Amino acid sequence: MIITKYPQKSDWKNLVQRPTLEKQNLKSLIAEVFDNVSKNGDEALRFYSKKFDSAEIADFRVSRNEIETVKSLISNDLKKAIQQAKSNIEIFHASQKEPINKIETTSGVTCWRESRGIEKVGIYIPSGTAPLFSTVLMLAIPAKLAGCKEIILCSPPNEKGEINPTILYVAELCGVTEIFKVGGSQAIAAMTFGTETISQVYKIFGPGNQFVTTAKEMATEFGVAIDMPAGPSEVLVIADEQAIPAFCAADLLSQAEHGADSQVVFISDNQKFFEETLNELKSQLQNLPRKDLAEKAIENSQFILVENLSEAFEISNLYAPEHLILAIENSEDWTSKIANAGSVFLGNYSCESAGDYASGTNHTLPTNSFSRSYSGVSLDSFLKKITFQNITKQGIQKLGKTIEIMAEAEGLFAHKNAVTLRLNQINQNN
Ligand SMILES: NC(=O)c1ccc[n+]([C@@H]2O[C@H](COP(=O)([O-])OP(=O)(O)OC[C@H]3O[C@@H](n4cnc5c(N)ncnc54)[C@H](O)[C@@H]3O)[C@@H](O)[C@H]2O)c1
Ligand SMILES: N[C@H](CO)Cc1c[nH]c[nH+]1
Ligand SMILES: [Zn+2]
Repeated sequence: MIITKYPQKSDWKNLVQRPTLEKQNLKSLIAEVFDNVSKNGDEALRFYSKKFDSAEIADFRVSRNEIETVKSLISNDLKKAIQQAKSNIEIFHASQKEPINKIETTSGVTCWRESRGIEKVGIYIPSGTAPLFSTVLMLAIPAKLAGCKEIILCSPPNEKGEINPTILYVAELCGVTEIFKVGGSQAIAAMTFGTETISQVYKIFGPGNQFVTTAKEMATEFGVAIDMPAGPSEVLVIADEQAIPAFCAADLLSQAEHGADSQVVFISDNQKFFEETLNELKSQLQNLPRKDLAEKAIENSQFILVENLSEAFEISNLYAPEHLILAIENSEDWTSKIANAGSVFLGNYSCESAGDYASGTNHTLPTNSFSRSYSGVSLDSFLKKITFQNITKQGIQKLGKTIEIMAEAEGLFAHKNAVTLRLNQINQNN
């Protein structure tokens, strides 16, 4: 737990560092996995599944029979909860559909965009320390709404070579087309190159640990797109004296429990409230089943007392958190101060877990300061926007001269000719 009281502005940059693994070692390990999978396909996947997941896998593909069997293993309460979350996520993501908007930029020149679902997508579902079946909802629902034809899912197997049953249940519920028992960087390599069993995809989605995130970054070097770097979870809480220490402590721990390399940041402008929250956090931590992981994450986490809320927002923007909680009075009035954040939770009752599971927003979000430049997953992430134009005879007459002048100025006479020939033909026929 790193506690800093009233830091100088010059020290702020030291407060916003993440506890990441040494990038060069990570990259060389992943480069080896990519090389092996690209050359040896399924055989390499078998080698890494044994090495990293202690799993012997004969067939990576989950069979229809395995999918049918899990239905009876899920309780009715869990099925109902999943149904409510699914409905909210569908409503929110369906609302992101854009109507086709035809715009006449010059009379006779009409431009518009149409969306097309990316045909083949791969979704990665983390399952190293916890089976994140909620991530299936977050990725498969927008993929389906976007009209993606092939949605393949990869998730790590346990030592018996099985995928968590709830992951399988949700995948089937949301229309995933194929499911494979493979995790970590080897899964990302498989979706990048394709193997005998696993199809190559056009874009890879999903969160994961630092191995998975580095592998996704490497996939882009081989022409496969990714959603964004969505690595170890983070939350930054800004709280004033009207916040509730127990709530803030619980929110901080909710992200700390994801993994030892998660990080949480707590910023307050009120000394008494600050101390109360630290005490509350220490006491709640003792009762968590994942205490060991959360404790390690808290060791690398920042607790900062500031002079005022304006400073809190400046530090938050510098940090660029995945999740930002504003436990402050009239929180909605402060949103214009936010420059960088993946997803924001306003007031004392918008707990971050709501966004993780069921409110409707997407939980696949940029970490490690990437919220400076990336958005979280949305319907758009699964779409390409194709532009169209329809230019009439009248339109090219109005625009032609401009194109000719610009093409000539760039020295591109074939471009100019494409207009001139048309203008000449129109003039001859008039
Ligand atoms: N940013 C987001 O949107 C978001 C959302 C959900 C979860 N997360 C994060 O996802 C992560 C999930 O991590 P996880 O580990 O539980 O599951 P995971 O599925 O991401 O990773 C598990 C896999 O990592 C590989 N692995 C483990 N140790 C390795 C090693 N030493 N060398 C090479 N490969 C190794 C194994 O193949 C294993 O199958 C957490 O950090 C969590 O915070 C982020
Ligand atoms: N908080 C994670 C995103 O960083 C998402 C998640 C899934 N399940 C629980 N939490
Ligand atoms: Zn979470």
